[in-house]
Amino acid sequence: MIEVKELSKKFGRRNVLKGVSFTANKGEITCLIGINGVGKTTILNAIMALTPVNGGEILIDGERIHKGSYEKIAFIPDAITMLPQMRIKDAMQFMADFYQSWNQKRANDMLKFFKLDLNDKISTLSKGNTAKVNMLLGLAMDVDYILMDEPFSGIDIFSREQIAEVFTSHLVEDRGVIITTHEINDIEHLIDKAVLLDEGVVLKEFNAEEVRETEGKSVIDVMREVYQA
Ligand SMILES: Nc1ncnc2c1ncn2[C@@H]1O[C@H](COP(=O)(O)OP(=O)(O)OP(=O)(O)O)[C@@H](O)[C@H]1O
Repeated sequence: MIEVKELSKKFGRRNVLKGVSFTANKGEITCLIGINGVGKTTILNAIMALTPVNGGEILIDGERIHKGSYEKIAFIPDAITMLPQMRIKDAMQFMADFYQSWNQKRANDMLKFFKLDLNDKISTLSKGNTAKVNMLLGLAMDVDYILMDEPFSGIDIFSREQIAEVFTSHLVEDRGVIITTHEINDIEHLIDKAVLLDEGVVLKEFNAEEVRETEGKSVIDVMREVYQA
């Protein structure tokens, strides 16, 4: 489990995170939801220790996060970090050379799943295919937790559907996934837990399945109630 406890972060004098707490379980998809600028990326960056925080703590499987914890987590940023002149196979080779947790078989499965060509250059890919390569590079790692920043942002409906399908496949099974998004239509039905954020605080954290079953409400219904209250 990833436990985020009372996380606070300031940029200059601005309090971007004001005591954010939530948990994300293994084998579940947890979605951090909130409008642009609410602090979603900052939370992922804090978990990855890419930004210093002003307070709070993060536990992974009960342990305070430390250098070794990062063997358990892969981070998929909202834009691909590979050089545009690389071919897909070069990017995969780079990951294989750099990360012990790289799993070539899983990468090959994803190539097939997304119908990508190893020889294509990243600079020539459509936005949708670039997003798919970005996702492949993270999901191919043998890690317990995957953080994804806005995986659906700015890509066409068909690519979004294909990417959403990944979440119901064996490629994410048994792993803990944290996704950030400001619009959840594509993955509403896939989410196990939703964390609704606003102005640096968690307004509500809930189990989506439970709310569907006990209250007959979708995540979007709850969002309407919470954000329009
Ligand atoms: N390095 C930085 N220096 C100053 N302010 C920053 C920095 N990074 C982020 N911010 C500010 O912190 C706030 C939260 O940013 P963050 O990127 O976490 O939001 P977000 O919810 O992920 O938004 P988006 O959906 O647009 O990605 C924003 O107002 C942003 O301008």
